[in-house]
Amino acid sequence: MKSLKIWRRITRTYLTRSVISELEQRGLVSQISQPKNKLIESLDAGTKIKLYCGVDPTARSIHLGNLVPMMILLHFYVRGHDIVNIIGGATGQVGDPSGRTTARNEMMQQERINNVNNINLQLKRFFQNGKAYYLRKQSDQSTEFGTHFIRNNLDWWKDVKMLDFLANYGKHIRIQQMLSRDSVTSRLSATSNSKTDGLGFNEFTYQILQAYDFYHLYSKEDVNVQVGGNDQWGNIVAGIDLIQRLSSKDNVPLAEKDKKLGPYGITVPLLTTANGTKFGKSAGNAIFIDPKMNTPFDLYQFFYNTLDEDTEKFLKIFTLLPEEEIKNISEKHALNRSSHLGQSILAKEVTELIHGPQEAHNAEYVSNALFRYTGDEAVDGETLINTLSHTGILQNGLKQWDLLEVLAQIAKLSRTQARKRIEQGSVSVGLQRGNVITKNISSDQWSNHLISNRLLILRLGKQKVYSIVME
Ligand SMILES: Nc1ncnc2c1ncn2[C@@H]1O[C@H](COP(=O)(O)OP(=O)(O)OP(=O)(O)O)[C@@H](O)[C@H]1O
Ligand SMILES: N[C@@H](Cc1ccc(O)cc1)C(=O)O
Repeated sequence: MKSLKIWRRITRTYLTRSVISELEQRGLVSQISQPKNKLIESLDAGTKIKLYCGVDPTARSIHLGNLVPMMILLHFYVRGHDIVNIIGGATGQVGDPSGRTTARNEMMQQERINNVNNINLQLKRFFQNGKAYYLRKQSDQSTEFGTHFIRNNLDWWKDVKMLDFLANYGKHIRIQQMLSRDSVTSRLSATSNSKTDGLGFNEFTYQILQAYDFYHLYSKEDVNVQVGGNDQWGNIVAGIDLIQRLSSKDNVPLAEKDKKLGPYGITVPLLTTANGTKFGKSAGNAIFIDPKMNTPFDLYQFFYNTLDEDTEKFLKIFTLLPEEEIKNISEKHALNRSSHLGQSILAKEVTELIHGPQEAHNAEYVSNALFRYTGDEAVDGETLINTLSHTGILQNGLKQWDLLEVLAQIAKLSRTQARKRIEQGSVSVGLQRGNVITKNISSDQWSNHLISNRLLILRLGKQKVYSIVME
């Protein structure tokens, strides 16, 4: 209750601070294109702008890395600015070489269409949940949000004819600039060291597609700013160049001609793992927001296991908690790191933001019961079974099995391996950790080990925990 009051008081500071300073303070900004001051002045003067961020449908789901630029959009959205998500139905057919050392595998058209539809729903849900999350945390219910639009760039690309495009736009695109982009130079130099088989023409021209998207959105939908990960800087600048060239071809200065701000680019730093690799699909280490791919419980656990040194950084990036509140949490956390205070708040907030309060509550409840039970807390067995079932981690077993059979069926060990693990003392049962089992449990002995006479919590070594309903 107390923390809610602090939140409400602090949201006033959150909203009065310039949005760009807020984003910078959160570590969400890597680069902003020039003239940056003009952008800041306009925003401070109350100008409402429209921002966009694109994502290619190269997987069924967006992931935590993609959410970093989306968080920038969310900060603008809750302050009344309009936001647009582009799903790259067209660009996804070509394949962005940015940040990649090799070309992408081809994808079947139907799979791409399914991905577009899935990502569409996810983005809609993310900003709806973001709005609800924000409203739950602050008292001023009269907040004016912007509008959220979703577009598929295939809608305009499908009608573009190659000859028309070359004649109308080709002459405004400079090959020298295209060749100088990082995404191109890095692949070309890797090729000359014969590390890859080169850069396809499709990949080389990708930047033109993204540049034209920005031009299209700028001229037809009044979008002023493109947001993306740092690896998108070259593509974003390509768009700014194209807009400027096309606007100045009649010698009319951009601002006077269009009476609008922009075009601008803002990039976020790339979120990396502890060893410095980008979080993403290509690196194969993505945490997806589709609950069928990574459940809310997985997401909660992922953030709960954040390193101490990353916790404050992630609180700033992935939550809307105000700076003062984050500072408070970090100070308390530093006094007793083993309490995992920072990680628990981080895990709960992000799960709530992405999946809603009920899922966040369930994930926290299950995580507390399975990993932080001290023996003092009252745990209602049926509630636990229900919540475990909602988090999708409850498995089914049979009371007629003995422990060796449970280990065989659930942990996929052979009976010999299972016996060995018991002898080694690495099998324990029950909520309390360390309740080590030293010999097989026969089928008539289960009643001493089950919660509510049907839930078995089984631990194997330090990492693995299974929850099984024994019927
Ligand atoms: N780890 C990350 N940190 C910050 N931004 C990211 C991260 N991963 C992706 N993004 C950004 O999300 C947006 C959409 O990215 P995209 O659809 O290419 O996903 P991706 O995971 O980068 O794909 P891939 O790994 O296949 O290149 C881009 O602006 C991209 O820069
Ligand atoms: N190139 C971006 C996705 C994107 C697609 C179209 C755009 O207009 C903008 C961005 C990426 O791969 O991450």
